Amino acid sequence: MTESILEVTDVELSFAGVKALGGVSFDIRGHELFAIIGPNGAGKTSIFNVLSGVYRPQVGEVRFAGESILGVAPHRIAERGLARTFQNIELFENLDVVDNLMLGRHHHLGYGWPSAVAWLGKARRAEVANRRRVEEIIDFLEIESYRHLPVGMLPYGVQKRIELGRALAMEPRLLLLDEPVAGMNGEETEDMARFILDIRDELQIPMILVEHDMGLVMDLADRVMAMDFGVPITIGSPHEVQNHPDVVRAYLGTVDDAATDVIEEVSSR
Ligand SMILES: Nc1ncnc2c1ncn2[C@@H]1O[C@H](COP(=O)(O)OP(=O)(O)OP(=O)(O)O)[C@@H](O)[C@H]1O
Repeated sequence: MTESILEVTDVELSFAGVKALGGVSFDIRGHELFAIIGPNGAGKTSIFNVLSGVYRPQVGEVRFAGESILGVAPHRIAERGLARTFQNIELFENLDVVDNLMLGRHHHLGYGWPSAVAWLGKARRAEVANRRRVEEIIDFLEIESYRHLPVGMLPYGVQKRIELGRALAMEPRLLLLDEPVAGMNGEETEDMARFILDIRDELQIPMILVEHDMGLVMDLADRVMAMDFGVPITIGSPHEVQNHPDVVRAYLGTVDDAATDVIEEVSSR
């Protein structure tokens, strides 16, 4: 059996006595799409911050590609192949699409992140292979028509796609998607869903998805981990999780009416 790209074991994380994560364990199998759901404050973002090295848990272990990443700096974890997209778009608004994607190649260029910006001109001319990879991603995400436009000018849904492209440009071994369809209209959401499936099935990159759009999670995910108060309630197939009584209770027990409505709707399908 091949080893898991990611193994999280008994992770606990507290902030000044407030427990954000209270014993989280899961692993990522093959190139699965693994979703993390839970009401507001359940600990989803804290898990992403632990995985990407922003927070160091007080207890537990996180192994990525067979090695512990506890205490490893975020940019080093990224270099090892863990890429992340953010809830709020974090792109260079004044640079065009091609340059933003080239910046995703920075560690392949051998420069640090700030110097990558300074060296962009040189990198663009000198690094044919990097350029070719960026062009492949532009094709894959169907953003050819925007390639030379500053990303700040582009519609929100396209910017989210470019942020995804920048993460892909890093050639990740694991991709973390933080609310990839938040704020999108129906058409943009459908496009994004299609690209996420293509990343799994064609590029075979495993992903962890944090998303409040329960319909999307249940349609796309291979496995789902439902969290509440920093603790996993259950891990299983979308069908198992949405019918789990404690999951329904976790949502019904909050004031998060939107999520409640959605999970009820999905459960009754
Ligand atoms: N930097 C921090 N300092 C103090 N408390 C924090 C910090 N980060 C997270 N927490 C706390 O940890 C708990 C989990 O928060 P987290 O943001 O991980 O939840 P979440 O599931 O991502 O919520 P949401 O769906 O609202 O984004 C919350 O009680 C939160 O207040």
